[in-house]
Parts: sequence; C-alpha cells; structure tokens
Amino acid sequence: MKKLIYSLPTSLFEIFAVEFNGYGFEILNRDTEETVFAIYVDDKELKSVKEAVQEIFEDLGNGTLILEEDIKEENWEEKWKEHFKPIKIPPFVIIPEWEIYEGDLIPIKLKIGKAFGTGLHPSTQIVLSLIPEYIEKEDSVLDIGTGSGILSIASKKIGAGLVKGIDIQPEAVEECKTNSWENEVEVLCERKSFEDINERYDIVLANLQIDIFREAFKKISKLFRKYLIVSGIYGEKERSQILKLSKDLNLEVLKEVSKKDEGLEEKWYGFVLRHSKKD
Ligand SMILES: C[S@@+](CC[C@H](N)C(=O)[O-])C[C@H]1O[C@@H](n2cnc3c(N)ncnc32)[C@H](O)[C@@H]1O
Repeated sequence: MKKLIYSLPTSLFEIFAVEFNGYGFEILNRDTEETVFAIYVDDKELKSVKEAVQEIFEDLGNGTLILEEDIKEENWEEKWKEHFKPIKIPPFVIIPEWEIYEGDLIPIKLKIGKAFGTGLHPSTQIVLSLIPEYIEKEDSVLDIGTGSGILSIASKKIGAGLVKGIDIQPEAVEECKTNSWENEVEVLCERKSFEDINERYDIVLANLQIDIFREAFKKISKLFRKYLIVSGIYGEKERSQILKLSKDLNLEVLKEVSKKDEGLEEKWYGFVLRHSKKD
C-alpha cells in the first residue's frame, strides 16, 4: 500500500476531485491558497492512479506530487475509519458500513469504494437535502450517474417506488448494488448511459457536470415528469449556463440551493426544475 501526497491550488481541488471521480482522499491541510491531500493506493494500482492524477494535473495546468510513502497494509482500514465519520444531512445520516448509528436520522450505510458519492461532496449533499421535499411516496426515480448509489438509496428510504440508478462506470454499478444490499433497499443498479434511456420517470436526479448538461440537457429534460434535480454546478459562470439551458427548454426553476465549500472561492449550486405550465 502506498500513500501519495499531492498539493494543488485550493481553487482547483474540487474540480480535480470531480474529475478523479471520488476515488477517496484525505485532506491533510487546506487554506485559501493550497490544498494538500493524500490518496491511498494498492501497489498494483499505483502506476495507473499516478498516471490518472498526472493527466488531470496537466489539464488543470497545476498540481504536484509531494511525497510517496509505503504504509503498512494493516493500517489501511484504520486510516479510512479515522477519516470517514458520520455525515448528517437531515433527515439522513451517512455512515460507514462498520459504524452503528442509534439516533433518529435515517441511516445510509456506505462501503468505501472507488465510485463518487461518499457524501462528502457538496454536490451530493445538495441533492440529499432536496430529496425529502420533492420525492413523494411511490414516485419513480431515475438517478443518473448513481456512483455509490447514495441518492438512489436515500430516495428509496423515504418511500420512492421504482428506483433506477445508472452509471457508465462498472465499479459504480457494483458499489450501487452492494450499498443497496447493505441498506436493505431495492434499487435497480444498471450500467447504462442516460442517452440509452427512453422511458420517463417522475423524478430524475442528475448530479453530473456542466459539460454533460451543455451537450445533453434536452435529452435529460425528456426523462422526467414531475421534477428534475440538477447538481454538480460550480460557480457563477456554470450557474448562468444552467439557467439559460433551462429557460431555452421551458423549464421552470422551483428552487435553487447553494453550498459553500470551505476554502473554495465560489459556491456549488443545485436546482429543482419542472416543465413550465406553458409547455
Ligand atoms: C458526480 S458523480 C455523482 C455520484 C452520486 N450520484 C452523488 O451524487 O454523489 C457523477 C457520476 O456520473 C457518471 N456518469 C458520467 N456520465 C454518465 C452518463 N452519460 N450516463 C450515466 N452516468 C454517467 C460518472 O461515472 C459518475 O459516477
């Protein structure tokens, strides 16, 4: 097992985290200028992980590997256990699968894996906070880019009917299945792109990226009946872009939520949209 310690300008860190798809980080130090973080990686994955990080650094035009050190295999799980504490986003609490929770919130148990959706990211938290308000009992839900399955599991736990979680990454689909099983809820986890979905769902959850929305918002907007919950929008520029895309498709903004991430200059945004009555 290796510990790779990297440094990035703080303004770029979240972009990196999204690009790197939630592999799992430990933030060692963060101020407004710089974020220092560690990635723990299996020896056999070392080369591919380092290359993937390097490629993103090149795209971002910044980022440095500070240190690479061996860590003992037996410390590995303990390391994660230190890092992942319960995250409360009422009415939900996200807990690592080894944790026992006895409070009043609705627990979502997650195994630590490679897929995005640990619950730490503001874009995930925004959707979680909107789910109880907009999903009614027995609503059908399509969770585009399900990652760990976190949003599908939350939907099911508050009473949704059929819930489908799709992702193009095979690891995500596996984690969606494992986590649904751990939480004793039935989610249909499938390896699929939203481009290949043709049926409509009451609710569509889409915590994706602006590039995807720019290219395929029309397609996504055809997949929901009641509400489309969009997240993964970072900063004022992307916010204006999504508002323009919505207006062009006659989608009405019912709610806008933003969340500041410590150390980052701009905020993350999420939106609840519905088909405008004029449609
Ligand atoms: C930001 S993560 C969201 C994970 C989780 N839903 C959450 O809210 O934490 C976005 C996910 O979308 C997936 N994705 C990207 N393009 C996709 C597509 N065309 N169809 C389905 N999933 C896609 C990625 O593999 C990734 O797992």
